[in-house]
Amino acid sequence: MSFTLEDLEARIAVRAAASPEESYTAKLLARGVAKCAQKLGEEATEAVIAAVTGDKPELVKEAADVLYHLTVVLRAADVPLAQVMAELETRTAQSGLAEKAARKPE
Ligand SMILES: N=c1c2ncn([C@@H]3O[C@H](COP(=O)(O)OP(=O)(O)OP(=O)(O)O)[C@@H](O)[C@H]3O)c2ncn1[C@@H]1O[C@H](COP(=O)(O)O)[C@@H](O)[C@H]1O
Repeated sequence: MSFTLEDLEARIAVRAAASPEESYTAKLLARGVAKCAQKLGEEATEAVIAAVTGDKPELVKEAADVLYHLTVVLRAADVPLAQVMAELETRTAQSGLAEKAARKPE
């Protein structure tokens, strides 16, 4: 399996140009960033429930929904996925605990 988040971003960009009658992505984007964000929140909650209940097959599906809807939100907000990946890359220089301490000094 070689499908990547970059592939998903590219597919969403293509489908964004389709008509809302034939594309769920285009229909969602036409409703604006707030609606896209609401859907992301719903799918995130469903992923949390699947994780907490230990339902692995359901978690796989809900995690896919989360990644899809997050990528749609990034497009609606005009934030390239590359910026998110670059932010993650900067964090590889230190541990998460060190990053948290630097962000929230107590
Ligand atoms: N990965 C996904 C994907 N994951 C989830 N979904 C859709 O997300 C929707 C969530 O359904 P809900 O009932 O929760 O939401 P809703 O119909 O918006 O209802 P409301 O909450 O708005 O009332 C479903 O209709 C799913 O089909 C997705 N739709 C599209 N993709 C990808 O996007 C590509 C392009 O899709 P189209 O834009 O439809 O061509 C597809 O080939 C996929 O690769």
